[in-house]
Amino acid sequence: MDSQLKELRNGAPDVLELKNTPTVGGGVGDTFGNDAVTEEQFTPWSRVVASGLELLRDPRYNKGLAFTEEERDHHYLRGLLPPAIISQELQVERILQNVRSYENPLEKYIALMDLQERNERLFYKVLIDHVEELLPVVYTPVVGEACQKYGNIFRRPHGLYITLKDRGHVLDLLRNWPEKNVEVIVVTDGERILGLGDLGLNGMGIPVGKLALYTALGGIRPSCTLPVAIDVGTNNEALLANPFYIGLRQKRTTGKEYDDLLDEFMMACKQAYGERVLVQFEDFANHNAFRLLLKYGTTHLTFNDDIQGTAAVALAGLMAALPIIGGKLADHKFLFLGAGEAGTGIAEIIALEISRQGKIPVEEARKAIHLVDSKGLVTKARFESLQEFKRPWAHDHPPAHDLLSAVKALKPTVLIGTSGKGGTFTKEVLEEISSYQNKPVIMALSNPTSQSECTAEEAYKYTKGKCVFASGSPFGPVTYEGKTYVVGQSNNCYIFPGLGLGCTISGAIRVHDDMFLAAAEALAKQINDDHLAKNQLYPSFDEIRKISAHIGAAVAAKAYELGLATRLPQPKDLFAYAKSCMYSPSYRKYR
Ligand SMILES: NC(=O)C1=CN([C@@H]2O[C@H](COP(=O)(O)OP(=O)(O)OC[C@H]3O[C@@H](n4cnc5c(N)ncnc54)[C@H](OP(=O)(O)O)[C@@H]3O)[C@@H](O)[C@H]2O)C=CC1
Ligand SMILES: CC(=O)C(=O)O
Ligand SMILES: [Mg+2]
Repeated sequence: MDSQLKELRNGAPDVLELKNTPTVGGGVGDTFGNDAVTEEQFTPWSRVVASGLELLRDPRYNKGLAFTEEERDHHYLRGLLPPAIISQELQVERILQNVRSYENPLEKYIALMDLQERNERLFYKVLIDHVEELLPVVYTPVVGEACQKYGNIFRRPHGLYITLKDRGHVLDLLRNWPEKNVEVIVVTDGERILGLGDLGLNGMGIPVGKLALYTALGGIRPSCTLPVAIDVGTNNEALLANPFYIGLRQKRTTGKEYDDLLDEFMMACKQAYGERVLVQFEDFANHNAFRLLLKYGTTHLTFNDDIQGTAAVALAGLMAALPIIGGKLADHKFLFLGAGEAGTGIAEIIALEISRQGKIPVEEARKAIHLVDSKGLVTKARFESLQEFKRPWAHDHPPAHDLLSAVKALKPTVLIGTSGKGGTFTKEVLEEISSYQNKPVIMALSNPTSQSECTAEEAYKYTKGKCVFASGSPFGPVTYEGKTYVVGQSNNCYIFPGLGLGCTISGAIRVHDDMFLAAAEALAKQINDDHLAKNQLYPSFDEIRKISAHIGAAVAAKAYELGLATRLPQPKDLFAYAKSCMYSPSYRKYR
């Protein structure tokens, strides 16, 4: 692979030549391997960006008080800054002090979003260096509250807004986006934001948050990311009545009008950014999510994070749990509360893995997996009325009208919550499962924290310390009868940044199910005896960039193996290569 391209990708070289002419910059040097840009155009290492006040106002290049004396001279900054020179490290400390001083989590979120708008490298340095502390602010749970109040806290637009009114002009909208070398898009239509329901255009907070993680956790350059919210209306009456709501004031459109807009968008993505732009579908309602995945999975580089990313992260946790709970996956019985995107997505990857390991048909493997939805246990008797994606799980079994009766009847060893309904793993359910199972796995995956099926403390308390617990939103450690357990966060954010990295470094043209299996295996391998001693099924986020590089390497290797990679030749050491391609947020020196 070309080292100059690699350097461009991770933001090197350290010395960047800024022209003194106060023009706002084209992004020639910001791409990586884009066919439209020749190598010659990359050299010499110079970019044309603003100087003076415009430089300070450009979040991509602004360094605040970190500009050196020389830079202040050369770039017309004299008088525009106070005399103190503060290093990036000290700036990080200052930001942290400020963020920590806010008691209200939403204020912390606003402060970080403001920073992203003001000084992008500082934002990413703060986030990367303090990921464990700040992830809950830019991501679940606080991003959930931010979405609920998005209009009320609105300051500046983030991302690209595409509405029903833009039909026929979607490509023009993409062309209005200032970056031309987009590699990863996260798109939502806002209909199922976390477990908070239809939040309409307020859902933009999710693509913005997810893409911040693509950069911070997965090393994708910020300029190569594009958050998109598609506005087809909302059925959320409270939002429609809210004067500060930012979206169209109409009920959701469905049918042909909806499909045409989505079609136009998907086509425009390819036209604007080429075959290799990765489009991640996020927080669509399940009546659209599955069919859109089916429709575009074979024509675009795309995946559904809630179905597939979640599946991979849950499988990784289960693989990691086996040394504690004993046996192979095939020796366990799985029960889900929630038979939607996350539930059936996880169920299917478990079945695929059991089928692969045991060399048995996937239909056979599915028999150990049962799901409960809002109407009770999914059974054969309900087959005709079931949505397509639930049908593979309609087993021949007597009805069970609620979770407790299903647990009593089926005696699962693994209980997974993907219902979006908080408090549904009740004391009775948890006591029941621990009455016959010595080490039950309890995964309460619904987000945000308010929707978690139970808290970590409840899980350990009601199972009398027997369970192995993981959750979708973060919980602190729990001490039960003198033993402290660390709660792993079973969240797709362990997977998608590395998956994106793997796709971009290999130039993948399709996302294949086997890439998720590879990602899950790579993640599970990060768990060691120290983690297991604390029931910790997922590694600490402090190690996430290294983990993302491992996942990226595994995904890229799979892409090469399947003939889906287009960046040739394949690098010899994919892990080293993935690491070397990751964006670094350190300031560069300006000549
Ligand atoms: N940890 C992670 O990484 C992820 C977590 N999630 C979380 O999972 C949750 C669900 O998401 P998703 O699967 O996409 O949503 P869906 O809407 O696709 O599925 C929700 C499922 O839960 C069922 N359900 C709802 N209420 C109840 C209830 N009271 N009792 C039993 N079942 C119920 C629904 O039943 P019915 O079909 O009958 O309506 C449906 O089957 C959300 O909170 C989301 O935040 C999602 C993705 C990733
Ligand atoms: C994590 C995630 O994608 C969700 O809760 O929807
Ligand atoms: Mg989601």
